[in-house]
Amino acid sequence: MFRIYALPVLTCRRSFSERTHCRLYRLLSTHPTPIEHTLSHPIYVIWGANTGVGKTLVSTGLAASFLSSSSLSSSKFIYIKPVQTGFPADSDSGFVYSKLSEIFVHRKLQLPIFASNHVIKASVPASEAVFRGEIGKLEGGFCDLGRYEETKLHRDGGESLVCSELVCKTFYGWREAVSPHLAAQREGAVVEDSELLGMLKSGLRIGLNGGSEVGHNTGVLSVVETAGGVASPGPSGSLQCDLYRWVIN
Ligand SMILES: C[C@@H]1NC(=O)N[C@@H]1CCCCCC(=O)O
Repeated sequence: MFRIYALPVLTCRRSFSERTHCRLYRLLSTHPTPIEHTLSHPIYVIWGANTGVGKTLVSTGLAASFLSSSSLSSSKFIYIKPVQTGFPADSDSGFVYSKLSEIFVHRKLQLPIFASNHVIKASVPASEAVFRGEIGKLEGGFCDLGRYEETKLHRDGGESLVCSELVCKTFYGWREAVSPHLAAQREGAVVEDSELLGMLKSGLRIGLNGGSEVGHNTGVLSVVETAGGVASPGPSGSLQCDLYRWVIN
């Protein structure tokens, strides 16, 4: 049993050639298995064409509300941005991580919160922008960025063994702040849908296992923020509604 909520922020129109390309892709693509999840672990998918329409603010609001509404039992909020363009100048997982850290510094917390942000892979231009030209091993046009930051937000009155968690992750970053299919083509770093979905499955599984590095979680909420609207192409060119249908089916 599962329930997935899709939160649309806006929609947009596509050109004829883009629509044709996307339809062709849909005909040729293979179908991976659906992602399994339970009602105890709801997953929201946030959609919204274009940039600056409020997807990340909605995600941040959900995270702040979820993590601050819990009583004495711990909770875990998982924010996943599978595809980020405009990186590193734009980093939505970085925004959620730092905004939440800022918000909770000024709140009286019931439980401490362990917050982390992890950007896993980036195209060569995006990695060069992070490391100022010196990049490590490459695979398929991507560098294993492994950019990780963490912090523990304490409540007043000291240490506690139980802890809530904010887990923020970006899977793939590209430098140009354009539609993911364009960024992938121009930066020579295309990721197949199956690979992206595999990462998404394991990212969401962290919540399902209830496994936490810092304690047992009683409540888990996950948010997946797309890069555009339902009809915006993903990195391979498939529509994001097709790409993520294995999460929302
Ligand atoms: C630059 C921003 N980075 C990102 O990941 N999303 C924004 C742009 C997405 C563009 C989606 C194309 C569209 O909506 O048509």
